[in-house]
Amino acid sequence: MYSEHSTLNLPLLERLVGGTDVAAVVRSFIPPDLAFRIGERILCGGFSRYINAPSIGRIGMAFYETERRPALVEKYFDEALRGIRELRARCAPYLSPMDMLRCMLDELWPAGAHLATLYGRKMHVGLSRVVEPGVHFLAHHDIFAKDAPDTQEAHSLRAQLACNVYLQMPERGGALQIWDRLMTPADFDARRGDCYGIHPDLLGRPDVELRPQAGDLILFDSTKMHAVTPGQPQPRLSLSCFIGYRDRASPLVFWS
Ligand SMILES: O=C(O)CCC(=O)C(=O)O
Ligand SMILES: [Fe+2]
Repeated sequence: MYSEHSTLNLPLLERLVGGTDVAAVVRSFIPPDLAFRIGERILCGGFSRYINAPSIGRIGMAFYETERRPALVEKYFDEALRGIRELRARCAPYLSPMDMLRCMLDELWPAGAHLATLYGRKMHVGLSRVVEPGVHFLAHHDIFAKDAPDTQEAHSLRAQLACNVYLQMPERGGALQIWDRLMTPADFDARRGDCYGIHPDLLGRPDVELRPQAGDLILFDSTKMHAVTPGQPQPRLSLSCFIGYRDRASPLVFWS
C-alpha cells in the first residue's frame, strides 16, 4: 500500500507509477533542521492564497487555479518562471529542495525528467503551501486532464503523482490521508459543488494515513482522494509539485 525509504530511488518510483503502491515516504529527504531554516526563509517573504481555496496559503500559482479561464491561464504562464526563480532566491544560500528533487528525478529516471510544457510554454513548479493551524485541507483529487482538457499533454499521462517536501510541521495533526479508490471527476464535482473539496467523513476510513516529519518527502497517486487533517499549534509548510508519467521510454515531467 505504501512504503518507507531513506533515499529517493527508482524502484519506489516504478511501484508508484505502476500502481503497486499508492504512496511512498522518503524520511529525512533533507535534514529536519535545514528544512525548518529553509521554511523560515520562504515564509519571510509572505504568502497569498489559492483563488479557489482561500483557506489555504500559497506562494506561486497552481495550474489548478486557472479553471480554464484564459486570463488566469495567461497570468499563470506569465508568472511561472518568475515563481521558480523566486523560490530559489528565497531559499538561498541553501539549495531549493525543489531544485534538488528535479535533479534527482532526472538522474534516476532512465529517460530523464524535465519541466512540463503546455501550450508551448513552460509551467510553474514548486508551490509553497501553507496550511494554518486548525484548517482542514478537504478531500480532493488532482487530475491534470480536468485542468487542461483537450490537451495531448494531459491525456497522454498514465500516472500523476503528488510530490511534497515538508519543511515545517505542527506538533499535532497535519496527517496526509489517502483513500485508495477512484472517484470519477463527475461524481466528485457533483459532491463538492462550489467548494474545492469534500469533508473526509463522507469517505469513511482512509486506507493510508501518514504523518510526515519536517524534512520528509512523500509521493502519492494524486488521482486518488486525499486530505490533510487540521494541525496545531504551528502552521504546516510544504513544497509541492506533480510528477507526470507516460511510459518508461519517456521523460517524467513536473509542474505545479
Ligand atoms: O500536503 C499534503 O500532504 C498533500 C497536499 C495535496 O493535496 C497535494 O499535494 O496534492
Ligand atoms: Fe492534492
